[in-house]
Amino acid sequence: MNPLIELKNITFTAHKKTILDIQEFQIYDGEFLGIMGPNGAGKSTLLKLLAFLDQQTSGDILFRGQNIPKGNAPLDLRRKFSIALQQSLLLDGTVFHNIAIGLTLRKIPKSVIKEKVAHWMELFGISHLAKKNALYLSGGEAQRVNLARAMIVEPEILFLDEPFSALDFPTKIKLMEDFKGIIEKAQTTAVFVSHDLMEINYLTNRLAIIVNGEVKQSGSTPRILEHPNSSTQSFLNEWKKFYPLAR
Ligand SMILES: Nc1ncnc2c1ncn2[C@@H]1O[C@H](COP(=O)(O)OP(=O)(O)OP(=O)(O)O)[C@@H](O)[C@H]1O
Repeated sequence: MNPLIELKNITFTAHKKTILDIQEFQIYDGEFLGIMGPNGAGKSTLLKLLAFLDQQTSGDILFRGQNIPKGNAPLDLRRKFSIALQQSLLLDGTVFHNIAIGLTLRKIPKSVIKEKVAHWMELFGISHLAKKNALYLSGGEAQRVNLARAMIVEPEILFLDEPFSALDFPTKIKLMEDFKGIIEKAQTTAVFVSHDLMEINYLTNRLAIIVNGEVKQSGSTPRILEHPNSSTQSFLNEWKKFYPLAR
């Protein structure tokens, strides 16, 4: 299988401290990749490098086999990506306007935008909110708008940095269920940073565990959770004490 994104000998250094040091890492078409690890391990930094939102100190990042010059990812490449963060960062305007924004920026005709926004609002169960100001939504509603806004541009990769972590349990479960169905149908490649083993176990099919800026283990999610290696077991076993590994 050819990788969509490939990292080769990547380091990221800040204030003389090495935050990431990754010799080889790949993201494959159609996978739902989880990135997990302790606080400060470098997960969000890795996500930012993969999405070309920040630049590596050294090493190469390839997109579909093509080396992307450091700090120079072209706009048409960055537009293949979407990102959804824990804070939904919605704009002061209607839900419709917020979801439409990526298409508006791409100068898509208004009639098409209307149709697509209606479609994605329906998928995320938020059609009734179309005219509501996005700043006055509940956390769960805001995250649905955030994810619909990210998905409407039909990204080649969707990057997710803890989008569910601030939600109460029932809201989280319902959104994750809906989201899983949506993303599986769309067959979008996703990279998902999370602290939460339940979220990772439910959503992802491959998992990378980062500790101290290094990928200490990667592979199929169930396999890693069942067989942590000597570098990841102390982190994963703490989680497993509290979370039964049933899908
Ligand atoms: N630009 C930067 N300048 C200085 N330090 C940075 C920079 N970016 C990240 N760091 C540091 O690098 C380390 C890794 O940060 P990062 O946010 O990637 O970790 P994380 O695994 O996502 O953490 P958390 O689980 O707490 O969100 C932290 O110690 C952070 O303070």
